[in-house]
Amino acid sequence: MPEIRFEAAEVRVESPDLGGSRTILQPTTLSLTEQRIGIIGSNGSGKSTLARLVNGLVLPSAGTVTVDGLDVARRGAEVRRRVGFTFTDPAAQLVMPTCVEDVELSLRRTVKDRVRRKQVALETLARFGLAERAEVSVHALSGGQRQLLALAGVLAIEPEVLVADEPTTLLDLRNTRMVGDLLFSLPQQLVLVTHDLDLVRRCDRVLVVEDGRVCFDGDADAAVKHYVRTVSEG
Ligand SMILES: Nc1ncnc2c1ncn2[C@@H]1O[C@H](COP(=O)(O)OP(=O)(O)OP(=O)(O)O)[C@@H](O)[C@H]1O
Repeated sequence: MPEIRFEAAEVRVESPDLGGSRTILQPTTLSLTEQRIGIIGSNGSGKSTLARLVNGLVLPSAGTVTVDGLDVARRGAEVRRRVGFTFTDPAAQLVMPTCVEDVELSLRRTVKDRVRRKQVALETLARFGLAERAEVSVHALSGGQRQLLALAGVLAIEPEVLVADEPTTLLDLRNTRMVGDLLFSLPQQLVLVTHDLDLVRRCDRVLVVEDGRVCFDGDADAAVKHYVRTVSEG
């Protein structure tokens, strides 16, 4: 698996209330090489910030983040070709009128020939059980199908790493299972931000984030216990 490396990576944002800046991720040093990495923690603790650093959607204010040695701040375009990102709300990334056009849009840089591009897009949709929806409007899809389409768009370009930020939060039980099974059947490295403690138990390594820092880093069962205990103790 690629190595995702945080070296004293810190994120500060401007805070007019404080008349200065506020640290939303304390200096963090990590080397992530496992296939499936989970991130859990309370609302506003810094999970998305940590995940967004991996593909340069957020840049460190100090320190560095690298993916297989590529610095996200200096070589963002190369990093983003290797690291796909899906948002909680698929509407944030579905922009084309039909499903097949949406996947074709993702492929515009990697497959230059238009006929071939459509063929690859259709093959990708078929892999995600959406073949019959190819020419359907994105708005006519169910929540689960939209989440699958967003994943299809990102995975079509075959990234080495998928960062999925709460991919099942908006889904019902059946779709949560379907998307969960898909994520855990991928050959790629997965960085999964989630509030679903059953899903995160399937990860090889889990980070618990609280108040802008990684307060636990270890195996999934121990991480869930740690998180539940912290919440219970208030
Ligand atoms: N660009 C920004 N400017 C100001 N504050 C920000 C910015 N991005 C994040 N924050 C703040 O940083 C903190 C951490 O945000 P983050 O989105 O990483 O949390 P999270 O753990 O993913 O939360 P949730 O579970 O609610 O999605 C929050 O208090 C948030 O309001």
